Amino acid sequence: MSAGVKICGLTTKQDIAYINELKPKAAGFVVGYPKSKRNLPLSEAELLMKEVDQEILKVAVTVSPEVAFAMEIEEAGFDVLQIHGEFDKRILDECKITIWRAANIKESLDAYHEAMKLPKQVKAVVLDGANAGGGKTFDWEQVVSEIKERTKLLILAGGLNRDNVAQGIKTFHPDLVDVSSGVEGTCGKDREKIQEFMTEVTRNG
Ligand SMILES: O=C(O)c1ccccc1NCC(=O)[C@H](O)[C@H](O)COP(=O)(O)O
Repeated sequence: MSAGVKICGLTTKQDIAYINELKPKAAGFVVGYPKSKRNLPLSEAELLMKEVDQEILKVAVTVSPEVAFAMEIEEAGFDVLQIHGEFDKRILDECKITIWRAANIKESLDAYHEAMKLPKQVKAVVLDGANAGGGKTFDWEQVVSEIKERTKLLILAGGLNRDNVAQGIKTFHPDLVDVSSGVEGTCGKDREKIQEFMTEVTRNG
C-alpha cells in the first residue's frame, strides 16, 4: 500500500480548499510557535481545521508545548498533536489525544530512539530535518543504516518534494510522508505541487 501523505503548514482557506479536493491522509497546522512563518493562533487554526473534510486527519503541530496548551489543542478537536522540541510527559497523563513525536535529526539519533520507547499513546515518530519546516533533508543513508528499532509508525519529513519523495520512500518505507516547504509557492501552498507530490507517492508506493 502507498505511504500516506501529510501536507503541513496550512494557513489559508485556499490551502484548505486544495486539501479537500486532493485528499491527503493528514493536514497539519503549526500553532503556538510564533517564530514560524506558518504559525497560527490556535483559535484561527481551529476555524480552518473545522473546514477540513472528515476523512482527513487534523494535526496540530507545535514545539515544546505546556500541558495546558496540549489540553487546549485536544479540546479544540484536533485528531493528533505533533510535538517537536521538548516533550513534557505529563501531557500523557492529562490528554488522550494521539501524539506523533518529532525527532529533528541534528547530530545523533538519540531523539529517535527515545521517541520509539514512549508509551502507546505516541503512535508515530516523525523523522525530520534539523529545523522543523526548514525544507532541508537529513542524511538518509546514514540514518537508515542506524535505525534498527521500529515499534511505531514512521513518518518521513524534512525537505521532501516531488523530485526526491520516491527515493525517500524507497529508503525508509515510511507509513506517511510529510511535506510543507516542497509544496509551497510564493504565497501559501501550491495546488499543482501538492498534486504532483501526491502522484509521485502513489506511483512509488
Ligand atoms: O513549518 C514550520 O515552520 C514548523 C515550525 C515548528 C514546528 C514544526 C513546523 N513544521 C512541521 C512540518 O512542516 C513538517 O512536519 C516537517 O518539518 C516538514 O517540513 P518541510 O521540511 O518544510 O517539508
